[in-house]
Amino acid sequence: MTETQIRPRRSVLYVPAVNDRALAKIGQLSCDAVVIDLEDSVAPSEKVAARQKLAAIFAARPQRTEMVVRINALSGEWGADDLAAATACKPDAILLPKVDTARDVLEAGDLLDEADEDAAIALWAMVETPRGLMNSAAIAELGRDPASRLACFVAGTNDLAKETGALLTPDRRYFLPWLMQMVLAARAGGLDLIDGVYNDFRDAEGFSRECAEAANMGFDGKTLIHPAQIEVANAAFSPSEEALAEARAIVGAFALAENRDKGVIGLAGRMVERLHLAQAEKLLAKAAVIGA
Ligand SMILES: CC(C)(COP(=O)(O)OP(=O)(O)OC[C@H]1O[C@@H](n2cnc3c(N)ncnc32)[C@H](O)[C@@H]1OP(=O)(O)O)[C@@H](O)C(=O)NCCC(=O)NCCSC(=O)C[C@H](O)C(=O)O
Ligand SMILES: [Mg+2]
Repeated sequence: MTETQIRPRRSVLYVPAVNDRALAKIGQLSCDAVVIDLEDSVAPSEKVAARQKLAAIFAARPQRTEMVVRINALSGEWGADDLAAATACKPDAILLPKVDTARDVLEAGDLLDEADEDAAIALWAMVETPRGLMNSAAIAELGRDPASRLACFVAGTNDLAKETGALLTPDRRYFLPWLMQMVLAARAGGLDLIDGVYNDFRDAEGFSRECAEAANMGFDGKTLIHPAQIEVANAAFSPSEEALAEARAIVGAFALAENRDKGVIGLAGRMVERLHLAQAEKLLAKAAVIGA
């Protein structure tokens, strides 16, 4: 993967479209992406007003932050109007909530194709319903066809807890198999994958632990609800100094004349193959983008 194809999504902050004080902060925040939320953080009585605010929000959008709009479900009374209003603002992506099947994504794509002919707007899908999780492999498969626009999965652990009855404990023990299922499906479809939110935003220690766990599980980043969570997420999903040093050593070792034609070498007592070289190069490219 080249540096131009890498888009860091370590910290993805939800901002309710109706919270003016929070919206005013977006430009000063160091999160990689912002999701302007029209869905669960907006009360039914405010849905129309929230949608009407999108144009002003995007008129003041910060250039370096990826800007996403989470619309209401297309099957409900607000979804289609949300999609039209969001499309007019030309966000980087539209986040679809409560995706149950691949058809849900295809329908959104069909609507987008009419208004966004150059396909500049990507689709992100929340995995947060039992059906969505069961169908996650088929949904992710769409990512292999660029025409589908699907670029990213976002875990919705609160809705999954609500829909399944499984308890969202601090160690997420009942959710770990489902989260790993999402990792597998997303990677099979070539999608990015963002972990769910950590509700207890004053618990910095617990949040830090959960970020480290998600990074180890293979997630690209975490969805956030509060600015205090941004720096922790950025650090947790950035390559560590140790990992960078190892990656440089692998690249350096394969660049040596005696190793140039080898498939496997020994390095500091460990077997290193060309697949590790590819991993190392990807990590260094990601670090370069983050550094920039
Ligand atoms: C959770 C909150 C309601 C807490 O808000 P508040 O009590 O105002 O917090 P603070 O006083 O600590 O705030 C300090 C300042 O930071 C600003 N702030 C707070 N949150 C945000 C934010 N998200 N983005 C930008 N700025 C923010 C406050 O305005 C304060 O500044 P000032 O006003 O100048 O003093 C609140 O944090 C919040 O609403 N968070 C987002 C909630 C949300 O979007 N929920 C929906 C997404 S999560 C979800 O749906 C999960 C998923 O679907 C699933 O199923 O799991
Ligand atoms: Mg949800």
